[in-house]
Amino acid sequence: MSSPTTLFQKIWDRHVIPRAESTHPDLLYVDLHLIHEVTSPQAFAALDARGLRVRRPDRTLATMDHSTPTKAIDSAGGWEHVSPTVWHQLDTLRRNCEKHGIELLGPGDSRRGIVHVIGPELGRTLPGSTIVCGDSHTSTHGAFGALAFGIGTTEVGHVLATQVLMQRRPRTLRVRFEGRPPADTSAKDLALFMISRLGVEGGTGHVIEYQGEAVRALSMEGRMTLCNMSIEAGARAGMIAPDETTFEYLRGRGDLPDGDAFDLLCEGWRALRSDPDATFDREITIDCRGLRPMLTWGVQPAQAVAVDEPLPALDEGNRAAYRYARHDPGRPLLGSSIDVVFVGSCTNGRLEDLQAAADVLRGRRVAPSVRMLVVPGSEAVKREAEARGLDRVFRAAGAEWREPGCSMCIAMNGDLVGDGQLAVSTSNRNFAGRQGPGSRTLLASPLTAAACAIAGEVVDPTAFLQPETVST
Ligand SMILES: CC(C)[C@H](C(=O)O)[C@@H](O)C(=O)O
Ligand code: SF4
Repeated sequence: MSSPTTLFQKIWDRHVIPRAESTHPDLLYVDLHLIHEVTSPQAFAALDARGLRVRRPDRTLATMDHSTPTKAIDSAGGWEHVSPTVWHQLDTLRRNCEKHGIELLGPGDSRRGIVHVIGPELGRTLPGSTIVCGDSHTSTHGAFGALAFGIGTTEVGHVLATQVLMQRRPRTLRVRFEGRPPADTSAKDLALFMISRLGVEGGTGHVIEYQGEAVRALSMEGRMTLCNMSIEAGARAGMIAPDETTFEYLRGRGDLPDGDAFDLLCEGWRALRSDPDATFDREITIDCRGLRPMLTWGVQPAQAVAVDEPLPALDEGNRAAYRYARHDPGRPLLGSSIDVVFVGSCTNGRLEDLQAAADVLRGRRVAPSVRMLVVPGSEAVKREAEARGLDRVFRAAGAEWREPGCSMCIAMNGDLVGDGQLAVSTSNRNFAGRQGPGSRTLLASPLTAAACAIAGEVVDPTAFLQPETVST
């Protein structure tokens, strides 16, 4: 009998290209290569310089997301009003895709969106596959039981030219989330709590597999949020074994077959799980029963506390973070007044996230001192949210409802938090100046973000849950 293997090993072994000499690193076949406007231009230029063609345009999919404006597109259906630099970046991607026959979801395309939101939506992110992108949050796709990770621009060039990638085999880390988390918490809180325990380098060199009752209970949206944040613990990737929740999400999407043919696919996907006796290089278990809504206070995602928990005492390790973040050591964040609330990004810009924020905002108003921006992760999310009337809830509450894109998560598209302002943001990074020069960020869940928007300060969102949102 063959020895027990982890989900990661199964996928890795199926994608390693056999070679006569067994010198490492391995050569890994890439099933899907996602590209966007920021990290692809130099890679295409390298191809051009050597007169190479893209090896598998049919396994490459491009979108525009990072630098695209989120104000309504102009009457011509384009983005002609963007700055010359942004226009050049977008136009370069358009020309590269045209030249190499790569499908591009550009301005006006009803399937466009943030690269990590569209892959799953279009049924391109599949269990058991290998997915890469010149973007660190590619780990998001691991929610489907795919091995998905970010690569550098040089590697983007390698994959474009060869469809394979040289990779050292990472180690494995199992994170078990035991018990059911409370109704005022979500996948974002699980992720922030885990990172606060692991540290921003705790997962370095590892692929995390998430297991446990709380993970099985998550929707695909929640699983994507959790896998998305894996990289913020330093991990190479995060993954979750596919199950009926995964299959139901995928049914009917994109070019996937239906009926018996789809069931047959699912049968194969059911084998994608770690064997019960498989060993991981490391393991941790997190009890979710006492989980509280989490917020970051510093300049790393690991600097996170429960909403009512006192911040850590000042020490050498956090002095720089305190100098930038300007919070009081030893006191909770509760009551800190905020200026901006951002709901969106590849972490929390999907329908379930917007629904959670809307459920809190329905019939209420955003505090007059707060600017709130709600940005759907894709055109599809925008359509579905509007079909549910969520845009009207946001607008009635005084929030801005925008076009899809990375928006305030990265502040390279015109949406930014002002100098010195404090934002509660559903994105994934809180580095100094991440959301704009001098901006300060508190990362949180959509529920917490919406509650803070109403209060104009950091609040415990529990009191803001409307009756219909309390799950039993
Ligand atoms: C632009 C890209 C290289 C970057 C990443 O890789 O993560 C961005 O998406 C981010 O979130 O900072
Ligand atoms: S939403 Fe933010 S984290 Fe996600 S891909 Fe865009 S910039 Fe990166």
